[in-house]
Amino acid sequence: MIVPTKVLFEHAYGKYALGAYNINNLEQAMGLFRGCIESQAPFIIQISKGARSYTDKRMLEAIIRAADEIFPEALFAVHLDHGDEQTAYDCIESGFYSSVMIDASHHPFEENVEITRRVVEAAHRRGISVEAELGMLGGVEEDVKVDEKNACLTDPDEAYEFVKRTGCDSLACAIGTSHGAYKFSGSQTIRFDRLAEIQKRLPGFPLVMHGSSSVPQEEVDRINAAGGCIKGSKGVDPNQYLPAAKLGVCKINIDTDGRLVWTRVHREYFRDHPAEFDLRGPGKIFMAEYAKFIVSRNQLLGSAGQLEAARDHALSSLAVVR
Ligand SMILES: O=C(CO)COP(=O)(O)O
Ligand SMILES: O=C[C@H](O)COP(=O)(O)O
Ligand SMILES: [Zn+2]
Ligand SMILES: [Zn+2]
Repeated sequence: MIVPTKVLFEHAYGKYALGAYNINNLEQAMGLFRGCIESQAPFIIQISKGARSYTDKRMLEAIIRAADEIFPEALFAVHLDHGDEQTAYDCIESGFYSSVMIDASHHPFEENVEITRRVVEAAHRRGISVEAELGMLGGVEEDVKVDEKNACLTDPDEAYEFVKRTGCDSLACAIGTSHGAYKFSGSQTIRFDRLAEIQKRLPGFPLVMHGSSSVPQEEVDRINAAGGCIKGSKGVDPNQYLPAAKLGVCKINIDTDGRLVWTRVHREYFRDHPAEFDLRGPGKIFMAEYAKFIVSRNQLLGSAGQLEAARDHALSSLAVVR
């Protein structure tokens, strides 16, 4: 059942985080649904702009609607990941999305406020919630001075002002992570000090952590042993997901790790079966391996085992709305 993102956040806040997993194709969708049912977890499906144009946005919508029928037990929200203004309006009008992200964080503060406020107005008219972003992810692995590095992190006072002025429903904060497989160097890690300050300014307000893949070393080693070349990569310690959730992070975005599972499965499969050319062979292994990965992540996020309680909460809050 597709539910509003807001009701999932209400249930999770301060206790656990929802895994927000990106999908591009049906194999990822099958692995994701299987893993979430097996671990009895509510979840969020994310669709990026790139995923919408990889085949056709209608193809992904049809895959998700079919998965909803195949897995009637599933409880999830559908979310636009890193939207621009036009894509956000398109998703809001479609009636399919539970929530959209407007990522105007690369604009100056005042412009970010204006753009986000316009999207919030359009979304709220249709009962859809909005994730916005403040601060700048990425760059932490580059050789920048401490001061410059700090300047990229979300400022807690600005976060407070931004949320009040835009009316957004959740906020993606820059707390040291970045997208992709190369997040940290040396002893760098999530900036829990900054996260705690943001939560103090915005108590009870849902925060979002992007760039949360853990880039498992074992996965990287297997890819490299099967002909890949992913060197010096480093991700987030997945044992830090739950401590982040306790500080108000309701949604933890994981995409890169799923791509690594796909790469490992396919590289190993074709290395070990050089005469094969049937896509269903590695496809089946990928779906099973991705489901296993999803189970492990939901356990670390604390969302595993929350399905029935989250469903009860969703049904009672939807009944109130009606
Ligand atoms: O933030 C993300 C999607 O919005 C994904 O982050 P990763 O690159 O760490 O998987
Ligand atoms: O944050 C980015 C996500 O990992 C989505 O990536 P993408 O834009 O390549 O689909
Ligand atoms: Zn951004
Ligand atoms: Zn992101």
